[in-house]
Amino acid sequence: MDLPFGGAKGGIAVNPKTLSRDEKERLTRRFTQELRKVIGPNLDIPAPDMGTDPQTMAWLMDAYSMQEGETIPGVVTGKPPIIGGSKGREDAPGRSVAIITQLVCEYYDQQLSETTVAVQGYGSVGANAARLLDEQGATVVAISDVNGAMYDPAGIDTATVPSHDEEPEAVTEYADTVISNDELLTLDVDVLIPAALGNVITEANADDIAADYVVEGANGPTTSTADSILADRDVMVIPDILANAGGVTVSYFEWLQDINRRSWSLERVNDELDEEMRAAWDAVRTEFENRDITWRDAAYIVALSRIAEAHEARGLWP
Ligand SMILES: NC(=O)C1=CN([C@@H]2O[C@H](COP(=O)(O)OP(=O)(O)OC[C@H]3O[C@@H](n4cnc5c(N)ncnc54)[C@H](O)[C@@H]3O)[C@@H](O)[C@H]2O)C=CC1
Ligand SMILES: O=C(O)CCC(=O)C(=O)O
Repeated sequence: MDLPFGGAKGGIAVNPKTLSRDEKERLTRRFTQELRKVIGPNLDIPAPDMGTDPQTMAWLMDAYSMQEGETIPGVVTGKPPIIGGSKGREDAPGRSVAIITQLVCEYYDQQLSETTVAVQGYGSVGANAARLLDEQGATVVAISDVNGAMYDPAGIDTATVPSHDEEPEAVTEYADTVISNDELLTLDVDVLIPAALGNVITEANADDIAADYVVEGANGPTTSTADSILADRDVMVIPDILANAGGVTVSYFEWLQDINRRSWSLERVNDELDEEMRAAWDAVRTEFENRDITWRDAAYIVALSRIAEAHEARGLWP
C-alpha cells in the first residue's frame, strides 16, 4: 500500500520504503482520516476528527511544507506547541463546553454544586469538559469511551480516570459500575454532554433523554427530528456551534500566532477564549430571549445575520 504523501514522524523524516507493512497501513489510515477532513465532509464516518491528535497535525504541516520547500506552520492547526501549535488548544473545546455549561446553569439558576453531569466520550472534548466542571463543583456521575461508561451516582473523581490522550479507551477499566453508552444518554442528570459521535440522540431515544440540558460537545450529536422532540419536551439543547466552539476559536488564535511568529502564554489563550465564549453566549442569549426560539435557532440567527450583514456591507445585495 502506498502512502498518500510523505511525512515526518516525531521530527524524523519517514521514508515509506523502510516502513513495515503494518506501519504503512497505520499511517495511511491516519493520513486518510486527515485528508477527508481537509477535502470535505465524508458521510461514511460520523466524526472524522475523532482519534486524531497534535502529532497528526504535525504530519500534515510537514507534508504540506515539504511541497512548499519551507515550514508553513499556519497551514494547519492543533499542532504540538513546540512546532507552532497554541498552548491550550488541546483543552480548548472541552473548556468552552465547560464555560457554556456554567453560563447555562447560571442562566437557569441551577447551582453548579447541585448539578449532576453525564459525559459521553472522554477525549479532547469530553475529558476536559468533565474535569473542569468537576473542579468547579459539579458532580460528574458518568463518563464513557467507546467500550462503555463508568457510572457513580456519588460522583467520579475525573482527574483519576485517564483521558483518551493519556490512556486510550481505558475508562471502563477504572470503573466499579459499567453501563452502556446508550444508558448513559438516558441517565436522569441535570446536564448531558454528548462529546463523542454525531447522531447519538435520535428519534429512537429522544423521548428517553431525562436531562434538563443537553450541551453539545460533539459535532452534530442530535438529529433534527430528535431536536424537535427535545424542544417539544422543553429540554434545552445548547448547540455544538456555540458550546464546542473553543476548539476552532483557539485554532484561530494558533493561526494568528503562526502568521505573526509569536507564542502566547496559556493564560492569554485561556483569557481570550473566555472572553470570546462569553461574548458568543451573550449574542445567542439575546436572540433566544428576544425571539422566544430554541438555543440552536438563536445561534443560527446570530451566525447568519453576521453573514448577511457582511454581504450587505459589501453591496452584494440591493
Ligand atoms: N477536538 C476538537 O478540537 C473538537 C472536536 N469536536 C468534536 O467532538 C467529538 C469528540 O472529539 P475529540 O474529543 O476531539 O475526540 P477524541 O479522539 O479526543 O476522543 C473521542 C472519545 O470518544 C470515544 N468514543 C469513540 N467512539 C465512541 C462510541 N461509539 N461511543 C462512545 N464513545 C466513543 C473515544 O473512546 C474517546 O474517549 C467529535 O464529534 C469531534 O468532531 C468538536 C469541536 C472541536
Ligand atoms: O480547529 C479547527 O479548526 C476545527 C476544530 C474542530 O475539530 C471542530 O470544530 O470540529
